[in-house]
Amino acid sequence: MGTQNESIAILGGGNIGLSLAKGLVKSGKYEAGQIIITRRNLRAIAELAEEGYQITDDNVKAVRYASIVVLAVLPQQLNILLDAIQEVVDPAKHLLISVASGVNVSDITNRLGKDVQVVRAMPNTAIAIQESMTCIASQNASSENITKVIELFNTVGETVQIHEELMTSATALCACGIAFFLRAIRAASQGGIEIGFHAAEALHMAAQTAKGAAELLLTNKSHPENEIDKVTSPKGCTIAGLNEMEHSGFSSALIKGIRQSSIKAGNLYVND
Ligand SMILES: NC(=O)C1=CN([C@@H]2O[C@H](COP(=O)(O)OP(=O)(O)OC[C@H]3O[C@@H](n4cnc5c(N)ncnc54)[C@H](O)[C@@H]3O)[C@@H](O)[C@H]2O)C=CC1
Ligand SMILES: O=C(O)[C@@H]1CCC=N1
Repeated sequence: MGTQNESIAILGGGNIGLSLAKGLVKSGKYEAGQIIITRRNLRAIAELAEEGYQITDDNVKAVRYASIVVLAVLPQQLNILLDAIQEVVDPAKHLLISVASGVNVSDITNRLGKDVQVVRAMPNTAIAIQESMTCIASQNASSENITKVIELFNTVGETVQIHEELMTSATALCACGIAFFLRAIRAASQGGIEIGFHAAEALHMAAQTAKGAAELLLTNKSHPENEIDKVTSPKGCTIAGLNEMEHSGFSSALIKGIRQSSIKAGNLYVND
């Protein structure tokens, strides 16, 4: 693929930055040596150097080295980072990828004062095992560069291209969403413990069951209710359990949580 020989700088080696780096290398399409990761506290990522990644606390050096620059700091840390790299960002050389929630392409180009191409990407932490659902959007990037970013994130999961105004919604549904499903699995395992299983086996059974449910939808391209109809025997125990959950607000809680996350995602960045 086209990006294979390109160098990538990941500015902000935290949860998502490191997950991205590891996923790219695990995919076999990139070598650790092609990736330079920055973090203010270098000791926190020292072990990555032993795995062959380049590490530094110098964002300017990392930007100079790479052609693809991933902005992976918190929204509230972004302006300081952009100010630090402003001089060395070169629109003729660099393609910026921002994973920062709630930060528009125009926020970044305005802060830099440069018409550099920016593609926003909203992955989730399953990127570390190449199972991310990543949403991609841009206002100013060429279709060639958008394709380049889609190909990059296709190595670590699935991608969909969306309009930029839907990025906060994508954040809630997919990036935050992984936490929502994990909490649902944890709750299921707690129920499993109460009805007789040891904690570890209950968690394994719940996780594999959740994986099966997701795979049914993805493989059959079916609607959840179609699959649910196959489980709920008349007067059976599944419908009894499901209805009990709905009486307690199961669907409503998820819908309200996703809506709340989406509102919050839109308010994370303050352009001071
Ligand atoms: N955690 C997740 O699942 C997802 C996070 N995001 C977005 O990714 C971004 C990062 O989020 P997380 O990884 O969760 O946060 P994090 O706090 O784990 O990572 C941010 C890292 O950047 C480092 N950092 C801050 N300023 C820096 C600077 N000037 N130079 C170098 N390193 C610096 C911090 O020390 C930290 O290690 C956020 O904007 C978030 O909205 C997007 C999708 C999913
Ligand atoms: O919780 C957050 O703000 C970040 C963005 C999406 C996932 N984690």
